[in-house]
Amino acid sequence: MIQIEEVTKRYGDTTVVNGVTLTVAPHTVTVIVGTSGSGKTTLLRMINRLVEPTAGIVKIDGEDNRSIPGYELRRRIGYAIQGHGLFPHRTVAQNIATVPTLLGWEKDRTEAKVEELLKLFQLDPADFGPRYPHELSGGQQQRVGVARALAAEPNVLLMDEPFGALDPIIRSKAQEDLAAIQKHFGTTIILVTHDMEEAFHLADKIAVMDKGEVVQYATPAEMLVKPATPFVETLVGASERPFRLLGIETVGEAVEPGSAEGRPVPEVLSQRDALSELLWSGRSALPVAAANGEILGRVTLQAIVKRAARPR
Ligand SMILES: Nc1ncnc2c1ncn2[C@@H]1O[C@H](COP(=O)(O)OP(=O)(O)OP(=O)(O)O)[C@@H](O)[C@H]1O
Repeated sequence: MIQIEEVTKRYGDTTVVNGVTLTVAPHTVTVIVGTSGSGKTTLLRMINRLVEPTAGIVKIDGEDNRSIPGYELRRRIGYAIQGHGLFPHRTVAQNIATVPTLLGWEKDRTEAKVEELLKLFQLDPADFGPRYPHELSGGQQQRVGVARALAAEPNVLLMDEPFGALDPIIRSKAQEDLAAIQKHFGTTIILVTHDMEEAFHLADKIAVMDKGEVVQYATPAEMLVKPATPFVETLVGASERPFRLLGIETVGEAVEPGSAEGRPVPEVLSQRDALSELLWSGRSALPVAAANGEILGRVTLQAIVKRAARPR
């Protein structure tokens, strides 16, 4: 668990983070969004003490982060940034091994971890391990950056615009990978982005920052239904609201008894994608299947339209 308590950061007379309090539950994804210069990066970097707060406390699993030694903070908290920050003169394997090496892990343990992570990120260890960062595509570099941040098996992963430099297709793949990896390791993730689509896709909770303050900290659904301020309402995009609402729910949650024509859709598909399929194929219902292929029922256009309406 991460507890940020009344944290403030000032540079001279300028307050860039102003009395922020928020608690991040273990094994969840929290996404920080907000305007440029609103203090997102500063808040993130106060968690792993790359920036020292002027006032307030950050606790990691109940412990004041100022009382945790530097090497221990590096082990417990991974950090991945836009542009990946890979060391250009070190191979991919050496890059991923950075923190384990600093921590004095046995060579065999480090090598096994590097191999496990490369495989997990779908990079063949024999092929990619010996390469240098400039011999990788942007998407591959990004994966190595996240693998490096995860190498010492941190409980917490801080990510600052990790997918900012990727094109939309690779970006959406990278988001899927991250969601899968978060499930695999149960890591608590705090991610900064300016992309609301990404925020709604990944977040268990979203923190909206404006002028150094957190103006709302809520689940995506709460934020859509009850934006705390006009600024939040603008940020979530009034015209996008029904689609975002459908985007965070699955077809499995809207399934009803009955049959429908055509190829079934998986129950994990978002209702938004189901709506798109219904409109595109001109059908009024789709069969819904479980992962094992069993038909669970159908999802209808009518049911989805109802779910897209403002909850009352
Ligand atoms: N070391 C520093 N010295 C002085 N001012 C700083 C320093 N670091 C950040 N700031 C200022 O603090 C404010 C918040 O910066 P921060 O990087 O946290 O914002 P952000 O919300 O992450 O912005 P962006 O979305 O543009 O990355 C900005 O006005 C920035 O200029």
